[in-house]
Amino acid sequence: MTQAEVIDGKAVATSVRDEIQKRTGALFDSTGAKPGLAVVLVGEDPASQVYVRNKEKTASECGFHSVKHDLPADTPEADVLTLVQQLNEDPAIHGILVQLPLPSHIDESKVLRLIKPEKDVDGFHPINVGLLTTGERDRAMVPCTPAGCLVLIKRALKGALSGKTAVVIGRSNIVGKPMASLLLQESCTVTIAHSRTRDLPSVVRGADIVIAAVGRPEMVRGDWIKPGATVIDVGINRIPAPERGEGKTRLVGDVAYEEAAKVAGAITPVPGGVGPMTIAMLMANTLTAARRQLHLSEEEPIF
Ligand SMILES: Nc1nc(=O)c2c([nH]1)NC[C@@H]1CN(c3ccc(C(=O)N[C@@H](CCC(=O)O)C(=O)O)cc3)C=[N+]21
Repeated sequence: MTQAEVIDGKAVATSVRDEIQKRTGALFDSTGAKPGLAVVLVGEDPASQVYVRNKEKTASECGFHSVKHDLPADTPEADVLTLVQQLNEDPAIHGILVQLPLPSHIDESKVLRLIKPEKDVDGFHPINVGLLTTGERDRAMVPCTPAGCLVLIKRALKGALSGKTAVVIGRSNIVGKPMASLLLQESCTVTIAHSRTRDLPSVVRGADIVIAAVGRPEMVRGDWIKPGATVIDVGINRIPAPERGEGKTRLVGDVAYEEAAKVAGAITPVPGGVGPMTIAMLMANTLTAARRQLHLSEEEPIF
């Protein structure tokens, strides 16, 4: 029985981070400027707090100026909008990330549309979505999770994406849709599948590249995978793990890993796959945003 190559997202993320740290040092030496990242968290969701802490930690490791705004869950929408306006006007801040999901009394799209597109390091502003879909990636901010997935796919396939069939499972604005745009740009033949897709297993069986981003634990089974396919698991699901003791949990992806690893050519683990790459790409976007706002030349893409 063959076993898939494990795509080590954590290791790739570390090398991306090292390169960003180097470039940030050079930027500071020549201009005295540091990329500035502001993260806004509304409410006390424990998972969000973990991610946000991780982003802050990585930002300081990269040598960035990093600020965090923790707001209570019942903060009025108007106050969040005012904070975003202030960050838009703050010359020390080059990237603004408003952690999603927001509490239900806040209109998410209203907040995201207020962020200046050049400071929108999440790539969620309609301007950036438009630039990505028209193929103007060099002027856009590309959403971090799909950008990180693309880096991992290119590594696994040694750049040979053109003409390959790709199935993206999930149609969110955060992952599914931008992932499909990026793969189309790389000349893949792209299918976007979702909860209404008929006979999903047979759709997935046709794919050279599978991106699972649905948020359903271990939904994609081993016998759905075409032998040798590249499997990218975006899901991060915390499920009960009674075998580890009462009340314990563990993280699983949207792919049944053990089964799929027996069939795939390459596969990302959870944790240690896409998650660390998301954070690394956020740092890359923040550095890019800072350079653009300082009217400096565009650097070579890191990967
Ligand atoms: N505006 C906004 N932008 C985001 O990019 C955004 C967001 N909101 N809301 C929540 C999701 C989720 N997300 C993750 C980032 C890193 C890991 C990560 O590093 N995960 C580790 C494990 C972490 C753990 O142990 O829980 C791993 O997969 O190895 C996970 C999830 C960013 N998100």
